[in-house]
Amino acid sequence: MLLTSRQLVAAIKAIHYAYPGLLLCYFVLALMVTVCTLQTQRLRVQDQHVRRDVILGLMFGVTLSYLAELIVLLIQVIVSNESPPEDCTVYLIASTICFGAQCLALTDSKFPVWYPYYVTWFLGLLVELILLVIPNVFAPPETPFAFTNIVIQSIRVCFFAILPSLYFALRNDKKEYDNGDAERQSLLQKKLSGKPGSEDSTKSYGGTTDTNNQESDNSEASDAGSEDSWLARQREAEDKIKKRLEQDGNWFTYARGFAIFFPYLWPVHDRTLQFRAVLVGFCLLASNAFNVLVPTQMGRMIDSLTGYLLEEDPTRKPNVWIPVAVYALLRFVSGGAGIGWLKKWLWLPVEQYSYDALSTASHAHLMSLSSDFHDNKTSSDLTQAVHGGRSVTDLLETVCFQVLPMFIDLAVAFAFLWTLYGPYMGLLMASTAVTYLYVTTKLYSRRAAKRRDYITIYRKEWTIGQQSLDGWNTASLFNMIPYERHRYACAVKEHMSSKKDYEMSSQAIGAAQSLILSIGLLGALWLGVFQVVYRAESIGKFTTLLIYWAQLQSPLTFFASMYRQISYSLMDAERLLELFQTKPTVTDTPNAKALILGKGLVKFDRVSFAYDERKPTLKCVSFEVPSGKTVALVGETGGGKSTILKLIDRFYDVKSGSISIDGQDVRDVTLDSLRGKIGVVPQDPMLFNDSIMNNLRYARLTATDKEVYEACKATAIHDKIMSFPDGYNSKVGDRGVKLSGGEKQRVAIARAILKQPEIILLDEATSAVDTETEQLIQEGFKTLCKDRTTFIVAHRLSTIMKADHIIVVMNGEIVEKGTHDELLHSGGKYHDLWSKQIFVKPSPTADRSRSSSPKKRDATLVNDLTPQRQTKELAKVLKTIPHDQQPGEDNTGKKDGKKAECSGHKREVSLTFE
Ligand SMILES: Nc1ncnc2c1ncn2[C@@H]1O[C@H](COP(=O)(O)OP(=O)(O)OP(=O)(O)O)[C@@H](O)[C@H]1O
Repeated sequence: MLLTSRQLVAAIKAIHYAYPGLLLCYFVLALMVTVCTLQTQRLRVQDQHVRRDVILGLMFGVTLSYLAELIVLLIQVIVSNESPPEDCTVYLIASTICFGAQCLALTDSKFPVWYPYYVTWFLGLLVELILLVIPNVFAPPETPFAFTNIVIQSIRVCFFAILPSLYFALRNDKKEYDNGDAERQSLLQKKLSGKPGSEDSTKSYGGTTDTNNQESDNSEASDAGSEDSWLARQREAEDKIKKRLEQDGNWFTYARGFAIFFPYLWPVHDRTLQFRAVLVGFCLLASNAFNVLVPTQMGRMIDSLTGYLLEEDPTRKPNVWIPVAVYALLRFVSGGAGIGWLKKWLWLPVEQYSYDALSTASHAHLMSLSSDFHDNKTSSDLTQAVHGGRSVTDLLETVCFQVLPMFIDLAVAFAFLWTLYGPYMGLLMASTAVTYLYVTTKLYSRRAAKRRDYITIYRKEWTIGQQSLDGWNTASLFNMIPYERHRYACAVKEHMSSKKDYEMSSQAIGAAQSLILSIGLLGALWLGVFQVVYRAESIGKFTTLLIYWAQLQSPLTFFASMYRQISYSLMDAERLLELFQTKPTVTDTPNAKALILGKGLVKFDRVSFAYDERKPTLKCVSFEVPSGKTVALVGETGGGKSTILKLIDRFYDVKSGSISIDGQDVRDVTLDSLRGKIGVVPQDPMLFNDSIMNNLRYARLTATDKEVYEACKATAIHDKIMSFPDGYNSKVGDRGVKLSGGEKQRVAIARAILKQPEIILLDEATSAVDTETEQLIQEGFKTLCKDRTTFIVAHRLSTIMKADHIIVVMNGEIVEKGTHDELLHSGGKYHDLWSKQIFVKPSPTADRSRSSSPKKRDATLVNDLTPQRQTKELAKVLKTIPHDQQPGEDNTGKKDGKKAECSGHKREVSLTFE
């Protein structure tokens, strides 16, 4: 005989203790690996015909068999009045938990990865065969209980044998992947789950209540169009995470993508901060230790008190003060004034380092990105991306200070309870924690749709309320106040109803969590009382249990909020990552030199450019502007005039051809030197929400007050500013809203004058000022533009005429160039535009329409000539026109009498040419 019966019993005992634990550990680890490496996607091909339902049934049978054996054991204990063998009970309870967990995991995954399961089946088959055969051979069964156990064990062995055979029989590597697979469809609902048919509040402005005609496609499109911006951003971030996850193939590589943040999160160059971070790690471990020490000391204190009361001999009475003092000390050290404070004190500089490093880096990066990036982002997107830094540090803190300590606490609790109160208590605690975490995760994911609905509807109510208040004027004009009231009332009702649903589901989750914790506590109390009453354990030990158990609830309840917190932080981190990975398209070349400006000769050589590859904006544009001359760009709206200016300033790089200044390609000089020499007045200038003085000084921070005043006088705004109550200290409001369009433009021109640039780009710089003011500004321009190469995009005849050269831009091409007189005589497009302007009767509304924003004006040329000048110009034009097409006769030969009318007017003409 190889084994003695004692050795055999010891071996069986070891199997009883080790088997379920090992099985569970393997299963959990393997499952984690499959989830993290996204194997579900890849292995599904070969597993698509495996009958998950049948396998689930068999595994459920296995779980029931352990439970049945446990029940039989309990009956046996009750009948025989003997205490149950501990190893056997542990084996049965732990196995039930282990296979129960597998059943739950299988129920949850529609397309599981099977190897975590079938390895446990093989192991189960082996161990169960050993447990069935060897003990029964050495000690043949005698009692009915033993026979029942053999039957149950045999059934279980059969299940274990069928499970892998079934799986491998159904598995087929040759089958093709089914593309119609439901799981390949988008995880995110296409449609926002707004309540169909919910009253008027869901309608957009101008919508009708008639839903019969609406095609489902249309409604989907409109739903997508009206998707709340916040939810849309969430969805985009989720999509990005999903996409990157699929590209990377697993969570580990995905997480490695965030390595870019490492130098910002970890103080790589600061040893003191690193040391502090390491000490924080020790503090966390100490906190975990205190979580055990404090309740244990409480138990000792109670025991010393009970000992003191029970001990009759005064000389042998225990000292009750020492345990109390130790307890008080432990409470102090473990509390907010002890380790909590120390942890915060140590961590704060590290935290500030990361916030500082991430925020400044993301802001600097954003500022370094080019126009193409900034054109496509809203300001809220940008601000959010910068503040993503906060989320990344939050994410790190959540993981390091909450998630990891929580798992350490749970592991310590399991070991602590097992050693102090026996395996049942450890298993009870583990099953309570696992059930709690599982149920919470499930219920939260089920509630996610309700939450999304609730947020959508809540924000819809807010938007409707806001829009109706903003649009009060329009609503009053159209007598729609009752309609708006009704619309808002419906939105509030809808909000309340969805809030009720959402809150009830939150309550249900809270109730389920509290039920699980209460049941766990009940079990712990029962076991504790049992030990005190039947095993003569001390009251102190029972107290320790009570306190420790209560303490365990807080990491568990924290878990509920952790998931959402982490997923939000992850989304922000994803946005920040995207930002960091975006590279500027316009940068200095490695050999870039500073621009050396001579006289400022600007040359466009076959320049082509497109904002969008599909639609060319400039096509082979070539021209040369001699040094110190002024060139006016005219032409139809959207023709590409402003784009030409943006290319000179290198807001974008040309797609082909080149732009040079004094023979130096703008791409070969440093951006800094280029932009330092160019002064721009854009179409719609932006002012900072600061004083006028600070806005003006933005061009040259060292400018004196006198220089600022001179610049403002040159643009005829000085007196106006002085008439404001706070003069130059008046705040201009957000983006300069407190100034009129004309005032804003004049401040912007003064700002450009103050910069004293060598090359000047004026993009409709005076479009929003009246004719008289424009005349005054022109005087200012004389000083600004004298001997400087100047580009002017303008619509006013007077401005264009003063230019040395005129370039006519149509549909991204230069159709004509030359001086005013040359172009008039050539009889081309410029002549056409010009003659139409001169002959047309002024529109009485021209003045009014022009005085608003430059964007609202839709004229190619604006006639602002004085009557005398106009008569002179008219004479010039008439010379170039054949007699039969002269004004007084239109093209069809009819007399229209415009000639007589046009010479006498002084007002401007607003007209769009076909
Ligand atoms: N940032 C941008 N992204 C994409 N397309 C743009 C961008 N800016 C301008 N465009 C497009 O490029 C074309 C030329 O625009 P540009 O502003 O140069 O015209 P413009 O001649 O200055 O017109 P206007 O006289 O109305 O200011 C237009 O069709 C416009 O829609």
